Parts: sequence; C-alpha cells; structure tokens
Amino acid sequence: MDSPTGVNANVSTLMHSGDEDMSFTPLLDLESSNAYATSDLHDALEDATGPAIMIDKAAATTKAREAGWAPTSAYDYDTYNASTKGDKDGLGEVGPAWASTAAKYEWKEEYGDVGPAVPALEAQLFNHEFVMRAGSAIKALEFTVTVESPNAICPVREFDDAALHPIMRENIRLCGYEHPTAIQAYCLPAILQGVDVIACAQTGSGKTAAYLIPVISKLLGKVKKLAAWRPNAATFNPDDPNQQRARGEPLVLVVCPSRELAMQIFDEARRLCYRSMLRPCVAYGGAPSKQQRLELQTGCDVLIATPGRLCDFMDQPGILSLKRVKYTVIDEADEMLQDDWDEGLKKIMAGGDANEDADHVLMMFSATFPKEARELARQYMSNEHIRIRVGRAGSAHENVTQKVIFVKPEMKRKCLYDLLFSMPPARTIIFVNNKKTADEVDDHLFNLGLPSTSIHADRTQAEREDAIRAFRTGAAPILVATGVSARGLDVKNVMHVINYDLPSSVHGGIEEYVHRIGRTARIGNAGLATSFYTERNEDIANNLVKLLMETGQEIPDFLQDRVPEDGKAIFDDDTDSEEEGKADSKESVAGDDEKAAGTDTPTTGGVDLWGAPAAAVGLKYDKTW
Ligand SMILES: Nc1ncnc2c1ncn2[C@@H]1O[C@H](COP(=O)(O)OP(=O)(O)OP(=O)(O)O)[C@@H](O)[C@H]1O
Repeated sequence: MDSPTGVNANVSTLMHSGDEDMSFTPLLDLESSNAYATSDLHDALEDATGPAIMIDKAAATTKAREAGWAPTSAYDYDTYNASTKGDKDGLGEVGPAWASTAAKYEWKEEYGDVGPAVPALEAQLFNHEFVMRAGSAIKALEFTVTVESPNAICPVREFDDAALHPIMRENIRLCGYEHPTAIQAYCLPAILQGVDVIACAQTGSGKTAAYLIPVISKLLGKVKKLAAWRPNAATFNPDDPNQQRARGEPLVLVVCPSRELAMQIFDEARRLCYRSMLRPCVAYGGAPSKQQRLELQTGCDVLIATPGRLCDFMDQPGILSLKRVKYTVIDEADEMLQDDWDEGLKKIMAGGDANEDADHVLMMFSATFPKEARELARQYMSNEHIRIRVGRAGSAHENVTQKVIFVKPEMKRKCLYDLLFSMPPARTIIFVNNKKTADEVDDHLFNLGLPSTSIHADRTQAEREDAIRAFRTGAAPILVATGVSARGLDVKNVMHVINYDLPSSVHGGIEEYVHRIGRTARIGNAGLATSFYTERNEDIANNLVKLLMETGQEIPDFLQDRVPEDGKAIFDDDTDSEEEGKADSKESVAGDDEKAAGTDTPTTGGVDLWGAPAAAVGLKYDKTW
C-alpha cells in the first residue's frame, strides 16, 4: 500500500492513544529478548555473510515466522487519513491523541503539600512493562569522574543522602532507581548548589534524571510561592471557552533537538512530578499546536520543547512567557550548539522576556562534547560554573559489544538479511544515512516478511509517533532510522544496533557513532552494535579504531593498519590547543590503569579539557568512582 508520502511505510498498527494504552498487545515477547545473551548474538555473526540466496516473498515470510519474528502488519493509511482529515488542530473526536496530551498528575487547590496517590495514573507512569530497569553490568558506567568547580562537590552514594524532597524520594522509588549513577551522584549536589553546570557522561547513564531530579526536588518545597496562577484542576473544564485560562510560565525549561527525545524527557518529568503541583508540558513540531497551547493554558511549570515550536510559542506572549524560568537545560548540548540550531538557540537563550534574576541556572548535558561545542558552551555559561565529566568526553562503555564487518556496498542488503536471521529475533535499530535508504531498507525487510517500521524527518508526526510506539511495544521490533533518532532514544531491550551505513565524518562522525550504538546497552544492560564498513568509510576509520580500542573491542583485520603506532587511543579533539598555554596532560583512554590513577587531590593550573584555564574554575579533581 502506498503511503501519502510515497513510501511503503509499514508501521505495524494504527494506534494514537498514548503509550500507556495497555490494550496494545506486544507481538514480540518483551521479556523473551532478555533470554538471549549478547554473546549468542555476536557469536552468530560468523554466519551472517554467506552467499546470496534468492527467496520468494511467501517463502521469506514463512522463514521469518519460523525464525520467531513477529508477523508484519501494514500501516493503514486509509484509516489514518480518515481519522485525521479536517482535523488540523488535532482536537476532533477522531483525531490522534498525541504524546503531548499524555496523562499527568492534575493538582487540585485543596491539596496540602503532597497530593494523594492516583492508582490508575501511577500504574501507567511507573509500572508498565516498557519502563527500563538497570542491568547487572551497571558498574561499567563507573569511570573516573573529573570535576571542575568553584567549590568541592561531595557526590551522593545513595539517593537518601541527597536531601531530596520527600515526594521526589518517593517518585524515585516508584521509578525503580535504587542507586544514583555516577553522573547523578555528582549532578545532584552540584545542581543543588545553584550554579551553572556542564555535564558529560556516556549514553544511557541517566543524564535526564541527573538534571530533573535535583531541579524538581528543589522547586517542590516552594512551588506554591514561585509558580504562576493556573485554573483549579478540580473545577476546570478545558472544553468550556468561558473558563479562565492560564499563561504558560514555566520554572524549568528543557530544550532538546528531536521530538522523540522531547516526548521521552516529558515522560520522565511526568513520573518525577507525580503527586506534586509541578505540571509538566511538552511542545514539539509536527503535532497540532492548538492542543499544546491548551496544555500551556492549563498551567505549565516544567516545559520540555524542541526549538522551532518553542520559538513559535515565545512569539505569542499571551500563551508563553519565560519570565519565571529558574532553570534552563540544554540537552544534547553539543548538537544544539551546531550552526543549524544557532538562530533558535540564540533566541531561546536571550529568552525573550526571560528571567534575568541572578538566580537563573543554565545547564548543558550530552554524551559527546567535541572541542568546538565545548568552546561555544563556555560562552553561555557564567564564569563560576561547574564542569562534570564521567570518563572521556565522548567515550562509549564496554557494555556495547561492537563488531565491524567489511561489506561491499552492493551486498549490504543481503548481509543485513543474513545478519537478522543469524541470531534470535531481538529488538533492533538499523541506522542509515538518508531518508531514501530508510524507506528502501524498510520496504525490503517488510516485503521479506520481517516486522520492520521506519522513522525519518519526512514522515508526518503521526507516523513518527506510531513508529516509535510500535517499536517500543514490540509490534514492530525492527526500526530503520536516520540519524534523527541517533540521540536520546531510550527503548527497553534494544539488543542490537546495526549501522547499515556508518556516519560520515562530515555528518556526525564518531560522535554520531557513539550516540547510535548507545541506543543499546543502556543503564547497565548489555547489547550488540554491528557496523557495515565499506571503502567509503575511511574518513571515520581512525576514530572508529580508537573507540574500539578504548572500549576493549576486537579490531578487525582490515582495520589493523589504523591502530596507532604507540598503541594509545588518544583522540585529537581531547585537548584545547587553541588556548594559550599548554593543555594539561592529554588524557589516554579510560582503562583500569587510568582509573587507578584517579585521585581525590584537587589540582589547579594548565588548561582544562573544556578549554578554560583551570584556575578560573577553582578546584579540579579526578575521582575514581
Ligand atoms: N539511577 C537509575 N537507576 C536505574 N535506572 C535509571 C537510573 N537513572 C536513570 N535510569 C533509566 O536509565 C535509562 C537511561 O537514562 P537516560 O535516557 O536519561 O540516559 P542518558 O544518559 O540521557 O542517555 P543518552 O545520552 O543516550 O540520551 C532510562 O530508561 C532511565 O529511566
């Protein structure tokens, strides 16, 4: 069936009712993918490059079912078109329910300091089977932590030690977070100090909670004093045009580059704001703005937004004002500091009518922070800011087993097909470098009976949300994606990331590779990343080999000549040579030796890895976590 966008997208179901709709039956048993050890997956790689076999569609479908892959189900564009036609505002009865309208705790004026539990909402937010749980390999996220700060930061080993608000402590418990990760252990006390923070830690290490927990916790005690007026949820009827509406005046603003990431951060905020007066909202492009506007008008204390839609709302002062913002977080900051986002980010940072009080705090987070981004980031930060780095800025962790296979370009499809059949069915993301290839690979797999779906920037927002939902629930356990989804996507049990195309050095390079492979093996779980390497990928070869070395991976024979002569994996960019004076010691890869060398002793002098003279930020110390 042809789609309105001219592709044969095949999202497995037409579901527009929010990720908490439990009537949706996953076709892939979510737990079963836990049954396969990562070693089973990569041992099977040996079999993945056999000779091409031509298979007809019926035979291929039978083969896919026999191998255990879930059945395919075509996207029903007729139903989709019928349901959204004439419903541009997304407010019609049959229109899709967007992620931005997902249920949240609604505060009533008669509540005291803590609202009562709402069991149905609690079950949706915390207990459903799609919430990630920390894996047993969480220790692999324990790197040497480097802190540069005007004051010493005393990390919190346990959430109980962080002086958090009781509601926050309870919500963390409901989330199932038992211990803080390294980045959380340092960010909690750092952010509670109330100064600007730049933080960098590996993919899937809990950076979202690292900023949301302290910020929300700090606001909880004073929200009644700080928050703007909003209608009482006990009596407010959003359908009544005569009801008085609020203006969105958030206390917290989180800006991130992709819609999917915004929805995900919104989900985390919905959990962490549970039973509190703080009302989270999300604003992102593609979905109708009217619904998002109504949400802002119902009250907004924590706003998560992508830049385009945020700037649109900033141009409507009756709808949104940033004058109360106390905390601004730029997530995926190195991406947000790229030229593409320059105009929007400048406008957001200038803040329109933003809070110019001295108490405004700016935070930047990412798993990667190349040199140019570090320099730019400093321009926005106050002089006395805190910098926290877990391991090397831009490093990966050893929970992802990385395999690189040499493939002739014309053999990629065959190789992909064999690869998918060489191991047990598992939730898999296949990254490609352009939208056309995404459509082609998705169609190819789907036509061979494999339950794939795909996502890229040319898809409508409804298609994007459906694709992610189908992938998350297991209805379509194979997701073909362009780099748009490389950052942030956090889906339980993604066991395998395949780089059908490796990122080129001009389009994301090694940073994008790190983000892509980081969609698997999150928060202490294990995963596999397989990359198809062709002769056209020479531009990324040196950094790829260094990254493989850094994480103790096997270097394939065809890349052996890229191994540095001294056997040390030092990244060119891991220095600030543009600064006057010498960079302090170039950091070698974070291995056990380096960890052992970690010291609690503060050091000063030289130029730090973020490009500021270390003396300007007071203390600098490494600590073995
Ligand atoms: N302390 C914790 N214990 C257990 N799970 C946690 C903890 N903190 C966060 N998580 C979970 O870990 C997962 C990864 O967190 P998150 O998405 O914030 O990672 P991230 O560091 O931002 O990754 P990326 O750089 O890829 O965006 C989420 O599902 C989150 O709910």
